[in-house]
Amino acid sequence: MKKTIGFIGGGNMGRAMMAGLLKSGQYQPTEVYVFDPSVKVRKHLEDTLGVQPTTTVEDLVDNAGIIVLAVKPQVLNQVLAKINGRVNEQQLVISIAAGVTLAQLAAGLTGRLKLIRVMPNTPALVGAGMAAIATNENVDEQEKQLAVTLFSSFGLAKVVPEHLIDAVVGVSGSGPAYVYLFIEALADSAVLEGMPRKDAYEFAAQTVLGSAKMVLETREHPGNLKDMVCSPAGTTITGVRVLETGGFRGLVMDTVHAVAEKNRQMAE
Ligand SMILES: NC(=O)C1=CN([C@@H]2O[C@H](COP(=O)(O)OP(=O)(O)OC[C@H]3O[C@@H](n4cnc5c(N)ncnc54)[C@H](OP(=O)(O)O)[C@@H]3O)[C@@H](O)[C@H]2O)C=CC1
Ligand SMILES: O=C(O)[C@@H]1CCC=N1
Repeated sequence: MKKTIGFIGGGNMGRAMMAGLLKSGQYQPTEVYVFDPSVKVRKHLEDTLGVQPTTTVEDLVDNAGIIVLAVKPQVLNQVLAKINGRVNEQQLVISIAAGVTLAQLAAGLTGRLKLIRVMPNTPALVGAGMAAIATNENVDEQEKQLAVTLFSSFGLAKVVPEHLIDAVVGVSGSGPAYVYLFIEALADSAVLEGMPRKDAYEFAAQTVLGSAKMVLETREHPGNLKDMVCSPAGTTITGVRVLETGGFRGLVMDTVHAVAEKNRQMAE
């Protein structure tokens, strides 16, 4: 397989993955192709990342060893119809579309193609992404590892059975949006207490970053880490009570369930 990668769709996620990949040094800009219908988007990606824009999707397919479908689920069928018959059985086809199953990808493309379904997230842009990977039966162990290496270059990546992708969308695919809401709310609260806004975002974001690092690096149960912050009759437990009274944890669980359910519905 050629050591080149092509992105069909240069939007939020396509850009985040390209930037992450280049930052990791795993790919050089000359090895990364992008097709997006917007000339402006292509030019911007060429100017800012140095990647190679193609003027047609066909050109991209002919140049790339790995093809990443980074378009909205609503336009994916249109793209599959365009590339069908052109993709060969040596290339890897990776779709990141929410709610599109491996079976649906296979139905849109002829041949015993190597199909991979990935659910990444936008923190890939800063090398801190989380991606889940599921493959079809034509992808061998080495190719699976190649996908893991690729997505690990801008964060963590794990192979999962395909049915878990719904949970993954709920937790890490869509998750950054909930975390940004939380950071915004924390910062607004600090502003309400008199802190200058630009400092408030720093205090809030660094707290989320540090807390997440504690979970990942200490491997302690999050409940234990929470207990370490809560002094008896102290400030934190006073705040925890407010969150619990408001149903914070139940709300988060309902949120993730709604997103997973939406992902399942999109696949129907
Ligand atoms: N955003 C996220 O956090 C995540 C998104 N995803 C998945 O990634 C995919 C892309 O999402 P996102 O990057 O947010 O979406 P964007 O709309 O930001 O990016 C999609 C890009 O594809 C372009 N496009 C439209 N039609 C075509 C076409 N026929 N060929 C090539 N490119 C085309 C769009 O152009 P135009 O705008 O002009 O239509 C746009 O630039 C989705 O399937 C989504 O489910 C997965 C995980 C996380
Ligand atoms: O909102 C969406 O549908 C996409 C998939 C996961 C994150 N963004």
